[in-house]
Amino acid sequence: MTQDPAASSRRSDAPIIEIRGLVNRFGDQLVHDGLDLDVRRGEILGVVGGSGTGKSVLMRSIIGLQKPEAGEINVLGEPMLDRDPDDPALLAVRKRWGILFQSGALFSTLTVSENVQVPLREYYPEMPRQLREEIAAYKILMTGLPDNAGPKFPSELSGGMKKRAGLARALALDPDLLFLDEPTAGLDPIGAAAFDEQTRELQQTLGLTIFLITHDLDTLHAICDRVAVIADHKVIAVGTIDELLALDHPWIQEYFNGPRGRIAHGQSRHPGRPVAGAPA
Ligand SMILES: Nc1ncnc2c1ncn2[C@@H]1O[C@H](COP(=O)(O)OP(=O)(O)OP(=O)(O)O)[C@@H](O)[C@H]1O
Repeated sequence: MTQDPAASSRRSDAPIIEIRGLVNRFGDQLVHDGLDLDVRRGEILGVVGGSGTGKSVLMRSIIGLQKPEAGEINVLGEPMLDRDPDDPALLAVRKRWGILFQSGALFSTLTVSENVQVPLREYYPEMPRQLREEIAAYKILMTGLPDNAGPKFPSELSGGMKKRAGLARALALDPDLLFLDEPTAGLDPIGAAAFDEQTRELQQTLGLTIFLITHDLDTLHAICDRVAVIADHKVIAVGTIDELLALDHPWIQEYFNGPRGRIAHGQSRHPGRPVAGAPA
């Protein structure tokens, strides 16, 4: 019996992101060559790989900022490639995700509150200003920023506060799915641990699925349910850190079992809380 692939991807247990056979190339440089990946609903999936292995290009392909040479990407059951960008079905999917870019990507001429309102203005232009401001104030508080942060400009914020402001903007539309590109890069260890904590708390209270690119071993141990490893132009393994540690791949062993990996494994930044994804 033949099955309707669209119907199967709409099942509630279907992956929220499905990627098959992804190929990305810049001139002669092959970045992805037949990359497959599933992101499960409700998980925090960490994406790791050496510098330049194509983590950001992968994220950009999923969110439509990079046109792959070949492959299929489904998000929330909707095929994302080779579509009319103004297709209402695509627009509906875009409304259900939020993105925190590596740099925070805040507009420097807008206040924090105005930055958070950008997606609301874009997708709900008819929304009354007062409601927009109230939603922005709520999102700002949700991310742990003080309530006087709204009128501040990005230049008046610390690195950690900028990340939180970017997170507040990513949450503006009440997304199901969050993309975080190196959220703790540039933060001191205490700030990074606090950001991880906030991310986990938001994920649990809001039921988010999170696609998280990181080099931060502590973040992987503290909050990721599974980790996908990119090497050799593909996702070479996906699993809990313990499952990855059981694999014999040299990069995986060096990364997770090297001196820094062993320290992160032995002492999570979050003592007292079980390592996500590890057996109880
Ligand atoms: N627009 C582009 N034009 C040409 N080459 C690009 C472009 N975007 C990315 N690349 C190249 O693709 C490769 C993968 O880049 P990407 O930014 O995805 O790496 P990454 O795994 O995220 O690296 P890092 O961990 O250092 O952030 C790199 O060699 C990069 O130079």
